[in-house]
Amino acid sequence: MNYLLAFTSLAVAVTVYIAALVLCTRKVSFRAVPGPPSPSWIFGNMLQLWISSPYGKYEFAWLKQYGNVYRLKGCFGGDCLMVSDPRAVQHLLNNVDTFRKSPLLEKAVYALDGPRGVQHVQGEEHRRLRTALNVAFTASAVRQYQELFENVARKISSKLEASSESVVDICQVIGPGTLAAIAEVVLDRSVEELDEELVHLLSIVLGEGTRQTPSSVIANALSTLFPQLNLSLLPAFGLLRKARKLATRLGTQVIEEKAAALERGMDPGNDLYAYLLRQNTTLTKEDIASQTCVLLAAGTDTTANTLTFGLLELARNPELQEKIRKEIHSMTTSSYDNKPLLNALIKESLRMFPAEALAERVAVLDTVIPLTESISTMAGEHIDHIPVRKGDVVFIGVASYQRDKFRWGENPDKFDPLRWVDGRVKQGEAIGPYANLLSFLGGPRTCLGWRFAVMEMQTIFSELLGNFSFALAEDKPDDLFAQMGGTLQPSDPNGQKVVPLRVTHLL
Ligand code: HEM
Repeated sequence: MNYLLAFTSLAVAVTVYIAALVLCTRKVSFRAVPGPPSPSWIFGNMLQLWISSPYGKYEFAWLKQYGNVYRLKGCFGGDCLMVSDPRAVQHLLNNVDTFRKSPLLEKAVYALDGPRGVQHVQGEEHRRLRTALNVAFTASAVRQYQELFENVARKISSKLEASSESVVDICQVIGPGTLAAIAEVVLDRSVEELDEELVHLLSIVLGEGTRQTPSSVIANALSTLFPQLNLSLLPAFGLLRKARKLATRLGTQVIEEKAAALERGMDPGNDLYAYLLRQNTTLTKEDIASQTCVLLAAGTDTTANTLTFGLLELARNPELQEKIRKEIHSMTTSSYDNKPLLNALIKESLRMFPAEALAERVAVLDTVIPLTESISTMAGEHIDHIPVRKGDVVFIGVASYQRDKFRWGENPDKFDPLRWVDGRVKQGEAIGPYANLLSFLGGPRTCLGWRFAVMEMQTIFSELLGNFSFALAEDKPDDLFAQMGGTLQPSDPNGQKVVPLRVTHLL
């Protein structure tokens, strides 16, 4: 009993201490912008935002009620801003030195990428590294990997052949498939050659380890309020550092082998690391090896989830599936870019299910965010710029932006790839690199691998839809939805990432 009393007193004392610190550092800049009521002082609207099932249950309703700029309550009564207004989004994405990731996320990125990882480095160093790495991610470079992608796609296909006519959890096929794509196309290694511990760590890091929970929401809020808190001592950070160490060791081996082959006048291979070495960029061998972990982590689940959502939606719509299959069967050239329906499927999967559905940013100085159209404050004042203070949190609503009916056409909440071919989509000014979507974000930190991902999806969708049909499992209810894990992922009502589909091999 005494223990209970002591514990309760301690909990109250900690809460009062946090409240006092928060009140002393409270910012007022977003208070005038209308937004939803907060259900809780501790969590504000943050659980509704991050952990709703399905993802967006509250966010998309707020979008309809308040428009594309509104205020939310953060943890401990703070105010945050949510934007999907195009001009505001563009401003946030272009000013990467002013709007940074949350301190907790930056620490996690550092643990996973290390001091030389492209996702960690900032300012001039980032610009230098990006420019040099980009050489291996241009349209012409990515075209050179097409055969490697097709080999990976065929391997996924032969794995599925063994399970034809049965119900398969498609996540168990596509996830390893996209890991194999990075291993083979970037590193010239088969997935079997990867260190088992590294594969295991990556699955934790990309799965359970990065799942949003009430504790992770609180940890994130505390790290933003008190950046000096050293949360990198948490056990999860140890896993990230271990994964990086193993990945960098693998990357170093690969680079050394390829550099030695080049020196002996031998062919180092057609993979991405060999391409980088041959191009003689300003990158050192250590620079390249240091990107191994970020490429494995950033390129695996993102692509796998997009592909899986696409297949699930086609299982729900057999007629559309057949239309796309016909187009794939009629393919006469080797270029996937000439397939409007296949590419519409990719764009629609990215639009409806953006891996990073929500991007959180923290202002590092007092500044203003310009808006496309003015909004009314609660006092009835019209403003077309929103002042933000150092430390303010701003969310870029990627998923919300991609459900704006003025841009994407009627019924933006419906998965409908045909919108991309019948003129319903209005492109507007360019923010994102691909079809103006924000799924790869935009600005100087746009996804480095977006062309790589698009070609990977083109080859895998073509191979799978060309050879198999996918249907919902007859004896299971169609109750799967999108939920925020490390990235947006399919989930069953028990929170499990499973997508059981009946797969039939077409002869
Ligand atoms: C459908 C697939 C993919 C999606 C939706 C996606 C999305 C994203 C997003 C949203 C970011 C920005 C993260 C942030 O700054 O908040 C990002 C960054 C990045 N992505 Fe991707 N990605 C995909 C596939 C890939 C692939 C296949 C690779 C590599 C082969 C890759 C490599 C990277 C790298 C290196 C960065 C960091 C760039 C930087 O900070 O300069 N991504 N990606």
